[in-house]
Amino acid sequence: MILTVTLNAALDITYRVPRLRAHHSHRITEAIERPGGKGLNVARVLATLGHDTVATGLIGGATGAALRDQLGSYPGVADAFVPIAGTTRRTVGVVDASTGDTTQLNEPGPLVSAAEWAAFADRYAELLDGAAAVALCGSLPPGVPVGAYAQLIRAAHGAHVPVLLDTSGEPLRRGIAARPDVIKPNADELAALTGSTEPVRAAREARRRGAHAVAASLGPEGLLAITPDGAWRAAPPSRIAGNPTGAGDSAVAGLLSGLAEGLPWPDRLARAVALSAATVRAPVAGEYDEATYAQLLPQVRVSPHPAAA
Ligand SMILES: O=P(O)(O)OC[C@H]1O[C@](O)(CO)[C@@H](O)[C@H]1O
Repeated sequence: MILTVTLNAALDITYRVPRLRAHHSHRITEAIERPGGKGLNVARVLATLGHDTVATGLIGGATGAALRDQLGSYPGVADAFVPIAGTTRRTVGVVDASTGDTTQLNEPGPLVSAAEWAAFADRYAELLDGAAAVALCGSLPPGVPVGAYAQLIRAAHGAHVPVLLDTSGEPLRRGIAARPDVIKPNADELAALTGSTEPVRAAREARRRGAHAVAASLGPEGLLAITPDGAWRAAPPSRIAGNPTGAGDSAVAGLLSGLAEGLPWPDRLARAVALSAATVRAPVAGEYDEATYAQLLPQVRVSPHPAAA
C-alpha cells in the first residue's frame, strides 16, 4: 500500500472563462469541483496506476464532507482522513480558454488545534505499518507546526518507510533537514530554498542540506534528477499544451510508484514525465489522459546528466 498525506486538503474548483481580464466580470462557461490538495491528487493517480492507496490528512466542515463524498467514488483510494472542527478550504483555478493559461487562488486552510495535530500524528503512525512508501504533499494549514514534515519524515524512517516530500518554503527547508528519500520541488521552490536559480547547483545544494535525491520539475522541459545512483534529465518528446494544474502531483505519483516497485531511476523518471504531460491534457488535477500517457511513455528521453551525483 502507498500512503499519501494531505494536511491541507481542498475542494478544487476549476472555472473556464473565454478570456480572463483583470478588473472585468466574467461569465463562466464550465465549472468543475474535485477533491484536491496535492496528496489527494497523487492518491488518485496512484490508484489509476493500479496501486493500493490510502489517503490521509485533515478534513472538516461542509467542504470536507463534500470532498469525502466525492472521494468515496474513487476506486482504489481508501479514506483514512482525520476529522477536524475547522472547515476544509477551497481552491479556485481559472482557465483562460483563449490562451490555456490558469490563474490559481488557494485559500490558506482551516485552523488546526494542537489536539487535532496530535490525533493525526497517532493515526499516521498506525498507517505507516504496512506502507511501502509515503508521500507528504502540499502546504500546511494554520496551527500545524512548521516542522510537521520533519516530524512525519522521522516517524516514517523509524518505521522503515521511504518518504517523498513535495512542499515549499519553510516546511520544505525544515523537512529536508530530516533527510527525506526524495524531494520534488519545481524550479521556483528550489531557487527559494537554496538561493540559486541554476537548477543543477540548487539541486546539489538541496542534497547537501539533507535530501537523499532531488527530482526537480522544470515545467514543460521535464525533470532533472540528482540522486545517490546518478544524475539524469528526462524530457517529453515535445511540448504538450493544456492545463498544467496537478502535473507536478502526477510526477510525484510516477516517482513514488516507481520507488515502491523498485524500478531504476531512469524508469521512474520516464513514468513521472509521461504522467505529468498526460495530466496537462486532462481538464482537472488528479486525472491524466491515459492514451497520452501510453503514447508518451516510450518516447520520454532520459539521458545521464554530467552533474556528479
Ligand atoms: O497545498 P497547496 O500548495 O496550496 O496546493 C494545493 C493546490 O495544488 C494543487 O494540488 C495542484 O498541484 C491543487 O489541486 C490545489 O489543491
